[in-house]
Amino acid sequence: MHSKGNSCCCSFDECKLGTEWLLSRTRHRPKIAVICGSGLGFLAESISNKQAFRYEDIPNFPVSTVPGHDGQLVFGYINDKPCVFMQGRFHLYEGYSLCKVTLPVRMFKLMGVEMIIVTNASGGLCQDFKVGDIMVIKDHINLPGFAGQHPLCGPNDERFGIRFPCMSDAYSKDLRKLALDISTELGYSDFVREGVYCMVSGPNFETVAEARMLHILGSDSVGMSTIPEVTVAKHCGLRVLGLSLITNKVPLDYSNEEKVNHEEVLHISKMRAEMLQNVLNTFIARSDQVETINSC
Ligand SMILES: O=P(O)(O)O[C@@H]1C[C@H](O)[C@@H](CO)O1
Ligand SMILES: Nc1nc2[nH]cnc2c(=O)[nH]1
Repeated sequence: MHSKGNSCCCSFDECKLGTEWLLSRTRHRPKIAVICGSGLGFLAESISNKQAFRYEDIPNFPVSTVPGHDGQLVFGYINDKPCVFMQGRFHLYEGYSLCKVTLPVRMFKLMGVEMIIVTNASGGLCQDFKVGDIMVIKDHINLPGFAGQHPLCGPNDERFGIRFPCMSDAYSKDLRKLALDISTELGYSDFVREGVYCMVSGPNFETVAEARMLHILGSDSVGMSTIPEVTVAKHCGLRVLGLSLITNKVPLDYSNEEKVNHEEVLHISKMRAEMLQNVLNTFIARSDQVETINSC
């Protein structure tokens, strides 16, 4: 499909090859996919009837290179819901094209997945946010996309979706409401919020001036992932829920001596494990309460 010198590595046929390889080796037929962010691979721990595949064994699949991203695809059930979890995601800063970063999402689509839950670790820009808060993603700012780093650039394959997809409802309202209702029922409303996530390419964390700019632009948190996956998911008609764990506060003034680092990000992810898992598992168990199909 991708021609004219566009070196796309993730054609429909390549996605199909990986999908068929998986489907011929598992009886699982997931309807929900979960992408685990940095240090959040534990989210797959409560799956029953597990069957796992290492990324390096799956045709055309990228491999994880970042600490805190295990590198396996785990099939199984949460309650009675068939799911697939990515224990480890891919990032632009690892050197992957956004086409490769998002290839698993298209494979999920081809295997019959209908809903995707993306999780990540991010830095809080909103002054009300505290470390350990869980942000239900309401909307996003695709900063790399503004500069042409966009997973849908290049010839469009209509078998996945339309040329000009709508993104104003990328994060389904009904799914967000369900996640927020569940958080209230679990007694978590003090630390579960909604907000706007902004992606930068990384791998460095923000300068103070950059953080101020992102905040002024309307970002509540900043990270280095998620938006390409969400964009491709919306393009191919998947419903999306995004959960972002605020692992650090991003310094917005020069007097702040705190220095963010990846170890801290992984540490906070571990600390909030139980709560995040409760929200996620309850959400999956009740996901059939929401029938709305996302469309513009
Ligand atoms: O995969 P996510 O977005 O959760 O990872 C975040 C962003 C960087 O990869 C890393 C920085 O600590 O965590
Ligand atoms: N860009 C960015 N990504 C993060 N991931 C976790 N924390 C942060 C942060 O402060 N900035």
